[in-house]
Amino acid sequence: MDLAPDGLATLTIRDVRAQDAGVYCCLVSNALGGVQSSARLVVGGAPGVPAVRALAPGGLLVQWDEPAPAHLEYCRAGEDWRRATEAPAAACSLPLAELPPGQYSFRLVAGGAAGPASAPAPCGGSWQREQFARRYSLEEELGRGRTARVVAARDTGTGQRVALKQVVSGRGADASREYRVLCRCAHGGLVRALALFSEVPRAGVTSLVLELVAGGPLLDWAASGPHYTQQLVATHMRQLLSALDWLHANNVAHLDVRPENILVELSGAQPQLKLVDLGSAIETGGGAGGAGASPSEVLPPAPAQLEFAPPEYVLGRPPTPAWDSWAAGVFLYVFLTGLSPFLDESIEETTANIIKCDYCFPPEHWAGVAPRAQALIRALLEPAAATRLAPAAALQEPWLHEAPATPLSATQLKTFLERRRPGGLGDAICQSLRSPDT
Ligand SMILES: Nc1ncnc2c1ncn2[C@@H]1O[C@H](COP(=O)(O)OP(=O)(O)OP(=O)(O)O)[C@@H](O)[C@H]1O
Repeated sequence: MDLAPDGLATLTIRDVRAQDAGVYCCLVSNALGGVQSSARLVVGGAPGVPAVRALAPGGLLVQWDEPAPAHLEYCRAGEDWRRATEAPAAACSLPLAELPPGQYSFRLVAGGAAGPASAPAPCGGSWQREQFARRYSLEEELGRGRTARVVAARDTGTGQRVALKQVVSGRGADASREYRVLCRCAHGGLVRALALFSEVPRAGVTSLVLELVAGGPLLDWAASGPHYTQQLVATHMRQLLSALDWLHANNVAHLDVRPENILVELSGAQPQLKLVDLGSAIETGGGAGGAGASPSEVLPPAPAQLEFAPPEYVLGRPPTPAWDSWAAGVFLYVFLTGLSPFLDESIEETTANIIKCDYCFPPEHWAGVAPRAQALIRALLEPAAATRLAPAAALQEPWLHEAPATPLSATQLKTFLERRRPGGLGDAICQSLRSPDT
C-alpha cells in the first residue's frame, strides 16, 4: 500500500491467480473514524508460454501456472493446433509420452485468447527407434549433403537393400515435405521413397527410407569405361529431361539438378538414370510455367550448386521450374566435354558469367560433337526464363534420339569429377577447367 503526501492511499494487488478472483472488502480507519468499500477482482488477459521439459525416454513434461484457467494446445511441425486438455486449469503439470514422434510446440488459451507458442521440442520415437533398429541393419555410407547423411542399409525382414537419408533438423531441410513430394513420384528416373521415421535414430533426425541407387553418380560411371559415347550422353539426357518433365507436369520443381544428385541404376537390363535429393524441391501449384515459391521457402544453395544455377537465381528472383532446364543445359555441356561452361576463378567471376550468359563452344572440345547438341544446350541456356526450352520441348530434339556412338574422351570429365569430390582439387584447377576461350 502506497500513501501519498496528500493523504491518498493506493492498494496494488500483484501476482494474482485464478483462485484469487472475487469481491474484496476494504476498511480504512483513522482517529476520526472509518470507511468501507468493496471491489470485484477479475483475473484475465492472454496467458504466458508453458514450460516444456524433456522426459526420458522421448517424452515431454509441459507445465504452467497462470492467473486464469487455460487450455493447453499442441501443434506438431507443419500441422494444425489441437487441444490437449479436457478442462481448463490455472496450473498443471502434464507428462506427454504417447504423442506420435515429431517436433511439438505448445501454447495456452484462456478466455478465447491464445498465448505465444513454446519453441519446438522433439517428442516420442522410442517405439519407432526400436522398430527401426530391429528392421534396418546399417552398411556403408553413400554420401553426405548439407542437411543429410545417406547410408546403405539392409531391410532384415525382406533382405532388400535401401538407402537411409538421415536428415538433421534445424539445417533448413524439411524431410516430411521431401517425403511427401517423393511419395507422389512415379517415374523410372526419380528415386522412390519407401518410408519415413521421425526422431529416428535419435531426437532431431528424420530418416527417409529410399530406393537404393547402387551405381553411384552417373558421370563417375560414364567416365569409367569405354561406354562413354555421344549416344550414351543422349540416352541419359533423355532420361533426365523425361524425369524433369514428369516433375514439372506434376507441379514440382527440383531446383538442385547437378552431378551429385544424378545417379545411375545398373541392376536392370539397361542403365537407368535416377534423380535424387528433392530436399530443395518446391511444389509450384501451376505446372511448368507455374508461380514460383517465395525465396524463404527454398533451401539456401550449396556452393557446388552455383555452376548449375541460372541467372535469375543469382539475381535473387523466386524459383520456377525453368531453373531445372538451365541446370540440365549446364549438365549436358559438362557431360559432353568435362568442361564447366560458366566456372571461373572466383565466385564473383562465375556469377558474372552466369548473369551475362557468357560461355562458348571451343572448337578443340566440340569438334567431334554433333552441332544439334550445341543447339539444344543454347536453347536450355536461354537467359530469359520465360522463353527457355522446357524439358517436354527439349525431348523433341532429334539429336537425343539419333546421336552417333562416337566415343568421347573422359580425361576432362575425370578432372571435373575430381575437383567436385569432397576434399578434391578444388579451386586450384578451376582455371584449367573452364572453357579456354571464354
Ligand atoms: N537413394 C540413394 N541411393 C544412393 N545414393 C544416394 C541416394 N540418395 C542420395 N544418395 C547420395 O547421397 C548424397 C547426399 O544425398 P542428398 O543430396 O539427398 O543430401 P542433401 O543433404 O539433401 O544434399 P544437399 O547438400 O544437396 O542438400 C547424394 O549426392 C548421393 O550421392
